[in-house]
Amino acid sequence: MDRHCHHFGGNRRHLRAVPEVWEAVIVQPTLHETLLQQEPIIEMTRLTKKYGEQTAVNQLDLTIAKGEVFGLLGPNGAGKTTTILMMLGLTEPSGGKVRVCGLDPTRQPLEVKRRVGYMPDDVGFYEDRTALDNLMLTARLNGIAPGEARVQAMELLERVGLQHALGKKVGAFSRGMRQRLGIADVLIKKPEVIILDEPTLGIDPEGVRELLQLIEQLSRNEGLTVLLSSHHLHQVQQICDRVGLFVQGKLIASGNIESLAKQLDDEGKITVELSASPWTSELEARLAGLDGILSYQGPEQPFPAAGSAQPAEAVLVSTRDLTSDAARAVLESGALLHSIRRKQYGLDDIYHRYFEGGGQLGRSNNIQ
Ligand SMILES: Nc1ncnc2c1ncn2[C@@H]1O[C@H](COP(=O)(O)OP(=O)(O)OP(=O)(O)O)[C@@H](O)[C@H]1O
Repeated sequence: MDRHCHHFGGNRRHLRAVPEVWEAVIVQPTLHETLLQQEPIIEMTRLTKKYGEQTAVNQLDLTIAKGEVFGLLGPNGAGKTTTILMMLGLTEPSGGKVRVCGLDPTRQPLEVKRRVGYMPDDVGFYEDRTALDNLMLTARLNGIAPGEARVQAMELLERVGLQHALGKKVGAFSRGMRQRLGIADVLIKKPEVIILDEPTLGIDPEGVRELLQLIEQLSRNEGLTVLLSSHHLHQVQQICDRVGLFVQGKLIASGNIESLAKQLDDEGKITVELSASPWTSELEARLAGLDGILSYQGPEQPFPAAGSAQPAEAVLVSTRDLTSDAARAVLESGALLHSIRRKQYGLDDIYHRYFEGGGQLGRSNNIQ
């Protein structure tokens, strides 16, 4: 394998005849794509943690790539924090293996600590000291010389948008400001991985948006690997490359939103929603009679009067995508098509399906 295969992964297939020197120019992927094709940075194999009789983390297999933003999602007590603690070497696994940056956190906890920044859900600061003082203190604790510590602290405060508050006592900070300072605090030792436990907890929507943007930028621009645990589906959906769904110590599914949604589709049912006018018996008959239709739900009769601009709506379910057939049926019946779309599953649907549906999917049949 030549050295380009490593970086360009699948793209290389199409480029066999291209001189090496041009490859980088032609298929230059975004930094982020490149990073995601690189080596794994966190690897867990059958990782298990028991507290007495209780299994907090149960045979977890999960690999996270360098530069990835990964969301650990799950209800209270699912095992997210225990998993994080094992990655940091703060609690010892009962079984299985975990490697972080190629290191064993149980045996090399200090090495791991140097390379991984951890922000717990409630970061502790010296409340009566300024933001700058707090950061400089962390820098000093990480062996950075005083002059350099000041420069780095100032730079980081600017990067997290707190330059205006550097002289303010942390006790007077809002929750959002504290979280930003928390991120600066983990970045000061220039980690390869940052782990954030519920970073957006208790922050107002605008603050959440800004904080997520900051986290995303860190990953996209600097290749930082980010692991964040959250209950907030919509937030996770915005910035994570992949999410892992935890239930009762087990990872019941992982992937990007599209692939999780596809697993829902793969259950064999695709829903198409449409609206059209005027609604007629002929249109209804055409839609309800489409090849492969499993269920048809249309407007109540009597339909809006012919000539009425008021559109009526229908929902079609099938094992195949009926979007184009349904569109044709509407037009052939002489009606106007107002809208048509294949229903896209969001993280909410996925979450409810996996967590509240009690394991309807094949992969989740191991929930106890
Ligand atoms: N030190 C401990 N001793 C005994 N049991 C524990 C300990 N820490 C965690 N547990 C149990 O292990 C399970 C997993 O807990 P964990 O804190 O990892 O879940 P979580 O997904 O992080 O939940 P949350 O979102 O509430 O933080 C829970 O049932 C919890 O009660």
